[in-house]
Amino acid sequence: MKGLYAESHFFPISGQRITMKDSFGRQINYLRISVTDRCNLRCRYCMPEEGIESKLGHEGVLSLEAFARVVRLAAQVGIRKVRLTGGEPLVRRNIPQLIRYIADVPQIDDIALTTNGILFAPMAEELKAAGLNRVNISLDSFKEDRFRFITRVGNLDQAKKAIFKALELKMNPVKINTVVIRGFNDDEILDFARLAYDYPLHVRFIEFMPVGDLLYWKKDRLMKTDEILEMVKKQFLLTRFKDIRGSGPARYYKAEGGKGSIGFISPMSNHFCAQCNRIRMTADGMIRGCLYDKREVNLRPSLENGSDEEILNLLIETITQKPARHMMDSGWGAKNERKMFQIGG
Ligand SMILES: Nc1nc2c(ncn2[C@@H]2O[C@H](COP(=O)(O)OP(=O)(O)OP(=O)(O)O)[C@@H](O)[C@H]2O)c(=O)[nH]1
Ligand SMILES: C[S@@+](CC[C@H](N)C(=O)[O-])C[C@H]1O[C@@H](n2cnc3c(N)ncnc32)[C@H](O)[C@@H]1O
Ligand code: SF4
Ligand code: SF4
Repeated sequence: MKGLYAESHFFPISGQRITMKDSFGRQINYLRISVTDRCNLRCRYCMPEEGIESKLGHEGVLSLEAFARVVRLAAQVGIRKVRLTGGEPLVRRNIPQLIRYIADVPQIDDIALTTNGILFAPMAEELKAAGLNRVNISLDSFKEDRFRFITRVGNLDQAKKAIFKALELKMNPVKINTVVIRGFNDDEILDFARLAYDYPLHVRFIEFMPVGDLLYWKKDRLMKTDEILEMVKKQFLLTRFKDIRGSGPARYYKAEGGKGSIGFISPMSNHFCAQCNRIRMTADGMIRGCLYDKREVNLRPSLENGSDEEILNLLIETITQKPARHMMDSGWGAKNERKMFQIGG
């Protein structure tokens, strides 16, 4: 096995800051945790209308303490940033407690959340007090009827309130995730760009990926970054912009005179796998080296009965097995049974 410590029984003491590289030399410092596979929305590209028959009852989902243990150990092999996602992370009971646990891990510098925003505003103060540094809010349309169409059940006002609450609490940078879907919201691209001009918001246009069930994905619904960028450039004078907190895959631009920035996440046209810095964990305790790769390592038995050292070895195994890149062009594949709401995006 390649990778730091892989053949050694030495592990750093708690609090020590070490770094870890995968077998392609990429430094892995970012853990995304899907804390639940449940959600209060039913986005057409992510979940079936009837929702999911969650196979994860109370016994199936890891406890907050088990997640916290993984974070503490992952921090010992170089993880510095944790993002809570889902499903919808805010439907998981007592999520502020998990944030408090993570905030207690000395090596973690950044605790972030990806949410649809529906439940965010009323919980925001508590989340911030618990140690949440920032939030990315997903929003695909500003039109009430379209928002309802794409989410099937969502209330646009609640999502908007989330955005302004995050700004009010200065949970900066506040980022908006917008999946661009041709024929659905491509005529709102300039409205979203305008939002980033008028407010200190960082709007990220995401290429629609063929992942999960492919419930709504079609080749001709994909709009690539170059086309979106050309559209935005006709209206705004853009310059490349790097100074933004986060270590995700977006490339940012600033519009002259604008308060926020415009970002592009381009997994389809210009994949960022060579700079990949992350691993993922599912609500049932599987660790994945890649969003797209079906290989998973089961942490659960070791979390139930194993030692810290055993868990550290499994984390290292995941990191060293990370693939060089995704293979989206060759299809999701029948054997890759995970859906986006299970992996967490
Ligand atoms: N293909 C691919 N897509 C990703 C990856 N990470 C995030 N995304 C997609 O990018 C979008 C935004 O992700 P977020 O959850 O907001 O996280 P982030 O962009 O890493 O966060 P920041 O650190 O704030 O930049 C989501 O639609 C994800 O599915 C990745 O590793 N691979
Ligand atoms: C799976 S959701 C989980 C967190 C939360 N429920 C939310 O919607 O923000 C995470 C992100 O993945 C994005 N996403 C889901 N399916 C996608 C797809 N097929 N292509 C691109 N992004 C996708 C969503 O828009 C969202 O921004
Ligand atoms: S994208 Fe997020 S909000 Fe929409 S169904 Fe999936 S998990 Fe829920
Ligand atoms: S697709 Fe896989 S390798 Fe590429 S950036 Fe995402 S997680 Fe990393």
